[in-house]
Amino acid sequence: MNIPMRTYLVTQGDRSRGRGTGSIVRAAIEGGVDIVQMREKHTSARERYELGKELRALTREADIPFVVNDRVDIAAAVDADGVHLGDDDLPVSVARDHLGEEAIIGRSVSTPEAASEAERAGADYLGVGAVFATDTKDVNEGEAEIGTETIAEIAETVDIPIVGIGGINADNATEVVNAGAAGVAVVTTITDADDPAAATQQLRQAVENGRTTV
Ligand SMILES: Cc1ncc(COP(=O)(O)OP(=O)(O)O)c(N)n1
Ligand SMILES: Cc1ncsc1CCOP(=O)(O)O
Ligand SMILES: [Mg+2]
Repeated sequence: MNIPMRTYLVTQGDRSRGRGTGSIVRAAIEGGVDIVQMREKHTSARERYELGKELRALTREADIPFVVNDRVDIAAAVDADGVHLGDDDLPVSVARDHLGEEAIIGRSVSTPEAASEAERAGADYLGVGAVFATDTKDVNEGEAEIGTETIAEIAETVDIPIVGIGGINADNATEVVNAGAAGVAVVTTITDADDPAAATQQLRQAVENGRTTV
């Protein structure tokens, strides 16, 4: 499966300076984002469903993949292309049974061992982090600031593409890609930017300056 993911937007309405997530996604699309994930941890299932339908329509029009964080049921309900799963979410195999062979299933990992396990379980890509310091998510000790050395180790360990996540911006994205990531996933570099379209473009440029594999 060839998933475009040099620049990967993970949405978060409460880090978007009061701008709607729909407007952030529109701007990111204008700036050339490759793939969008609806995260929105602190909203109800109904709110995620309604927003998911809006983001599905925007991403379909732009012809880019749309993935839902955590929730296989909401991914199916809004006809998303797939789901992103972590340690607290349903196993990859269960998501695969529900969403089918064509679905994009991503898995979060922070060690080479977990990366191998996720690949064996059938994940299509890995989100690896937190690469650098971030206050967007509370990460467990051992999963914080894992650095680009761990990106390199995991990229050597698995054959599926990986994206770095956590504290990534246009100043450090090239380093992440040069370590072996296919791309970078960001929340605040886009959602909290003065100009989210320009921020996406800058991020994209930084990734292209590195060794792209997708
Ligand atoms: C691309 C990508 N990578 C990692 C994550 C983190 O997922 P998870 O560990 O399940 O944590 P939450 O995002 O659910 O808080 C992600 N969402 N996207
Ligand atoms: C969802 C997630 N998973 C690991 S770090 C992180 C937050 C990334 O947010 P930011 O790009 O603002 O650092
Ligand atoms: Mg999760």
